[in-house]
Amino acid sequence: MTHVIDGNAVADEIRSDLSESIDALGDAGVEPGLATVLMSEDPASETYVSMKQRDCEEVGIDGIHVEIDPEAPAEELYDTIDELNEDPEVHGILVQMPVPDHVDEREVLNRIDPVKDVDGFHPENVGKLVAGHARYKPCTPHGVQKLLEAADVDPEGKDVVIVGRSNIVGKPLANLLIQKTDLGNATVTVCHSRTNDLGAKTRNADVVVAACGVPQLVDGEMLTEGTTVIDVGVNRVDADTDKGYELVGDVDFESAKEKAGAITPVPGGVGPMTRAMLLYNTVKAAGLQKDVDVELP
Ligand SMILES: Nc1nc2c(c(=O)[nH]1)N[C@@H](CN(C=O)c1ccc(C(=O)N[C@@H](CCC(=O)O)C(=O)O)cc1)CN2
Repeated sequence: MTHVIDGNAVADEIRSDLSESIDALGDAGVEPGLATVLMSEDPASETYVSMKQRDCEEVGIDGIHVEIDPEAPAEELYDTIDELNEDPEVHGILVQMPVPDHVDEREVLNRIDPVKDVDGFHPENVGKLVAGHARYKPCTPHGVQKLLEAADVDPEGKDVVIVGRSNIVGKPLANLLIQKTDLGNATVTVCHSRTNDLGAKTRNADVVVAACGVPQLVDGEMLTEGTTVIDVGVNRVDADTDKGYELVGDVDFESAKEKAGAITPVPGGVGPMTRAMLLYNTVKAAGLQKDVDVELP
């Protein structure tokens, strides 16, 4: 029987453990604060940010939300980041991606104080991660590691194929999985749109992580019996539903489930874990900035 990995349940457990860390911070007089910044009218981005704010409320993190008109000059976003960097009540800053075309994404990432960069996207944090001593693991890759752990899939010695080479998921996940640490020690192949014969690569994998943003690209024909399949994609495709769309992953769930040993669904797989690990990084950030030792799940 294929194990359908319940990301909502794993995320719930992490949130519940984090509540204890937040209580411990409270005993030391610290209330963790997370600022989310949205400069977009993209409905998916709006949904993610409001879910992140709701998560903060649920666990006792002080959530601050800033919205910037997507037509406003880029300087408005840069100035907002400068102000949040200076605010002692804000321990974590997240600028929801993507930002509008007229905004320089690299300037945004470089501008966030690296100690408040709970996405782990600042070059200083990327460097630390690649060197093997991450300050903040990026939320989605960290969430993928936690899902593997929850499914009892130890990456050590396994062949992992990651489909997608983004800065947010593919590249940091590959780096985490090759490290000489728990939930690492894997042999990783990173595939992308120019990879020849993708199916030949995925059929050789023990673990396939689909993170390419192409709806249902990976199907059962591309998998070997027993493979662990982690689907990072959350794509809105037109459908005859109340909302006018349905969510599908980068994996064709029905055919992949026939072959997989374990598989994450969409929704309810990696997405909730991305949000849970953001809370984790915010708690870690508050501890680091206020010099309080916090136990993390
Ligand atoms: N600054 C950042 N921007 C973005 C990141 C990021 O890590 N940092 N990642 C992606 C997507 N993302 C985060 O914002 C994200 C994706 C999905 C979910 C989620 O909870 N999905 C739910 C379904 C939600 C729905 O109903 O639409 C699920 O899969 O069950 C949360 C966050 C983009 N930008």
